[in-house]
Amino acid sequence: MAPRPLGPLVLALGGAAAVLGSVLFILWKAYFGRGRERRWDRGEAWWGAEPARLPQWDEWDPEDEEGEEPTLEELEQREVLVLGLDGCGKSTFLRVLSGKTPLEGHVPTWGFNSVRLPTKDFEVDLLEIGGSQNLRFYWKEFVNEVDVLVFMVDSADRLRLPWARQELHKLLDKDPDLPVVVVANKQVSKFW
Ligand SMILES: Nc1nc2c(ncn2[C@@H]2O[C@H](COP(=O)(O)OP(=O)(O)OP(=O)(O)O)[C@@H](O)[C@H]2O)c(=O)[nH]1
Ligand SMILES: [Mg+2]
Repeated sequence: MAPRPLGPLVLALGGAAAVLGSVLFILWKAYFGRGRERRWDRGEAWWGAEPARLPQWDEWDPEDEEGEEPTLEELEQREVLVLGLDGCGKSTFLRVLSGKTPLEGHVPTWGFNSVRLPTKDFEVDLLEIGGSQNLRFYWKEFVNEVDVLVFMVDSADRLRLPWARQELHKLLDKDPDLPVVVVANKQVSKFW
């Protein structure tokens, strides 16, 4: 039997998915600009560096630090990708980190969400890509562009834990050297 031709709906959906993927990738490039590999050697990576020695409490004088604040332009950036199945709490995590009130209920992210957090020596850009099934397809396109992956899991959603694990393994297959932090979220009722 001859194969059935693809219906117009399937073609339209395929086209829409391809366009969405390209738009996400272009926005990512426009937002962050540079790739991870081009920014520094692995040997010099910030997470492998010696931790700075913190001053003892009685040595610390806030006046010593006056005038030493780097300007925004001098700050380096670290890029963190925040992924996890839909509803695990990624957007809530980003909102709480940036001091905003979490939204009521689950408002799915239909693209990406980002937050820039300044620290003393550098800025951290956190980027969430929505966890719905059609967006998961694009996750792997971003793992090579970031410094760290935060993979969030809804600890209360036991049924979908194997799916979450499978998705994480797919990402690690794409970049086995990527530093990963797995966050077991929703261990408490709402904390805000
Ligand atoms: N109990 C509890 N609920 C949480 C916690 N974090 C998030 N939630 C709730 O989980 C639901 C989904 O949260 P979101 O932050 O929208 O989930 P998401 O991972 O961004 O989902 P997608 O954008 O669809 O991928 C919301 O109703 C949140 O209020 C938590 O630590 N504990
Ligand atoms: Mg979200």
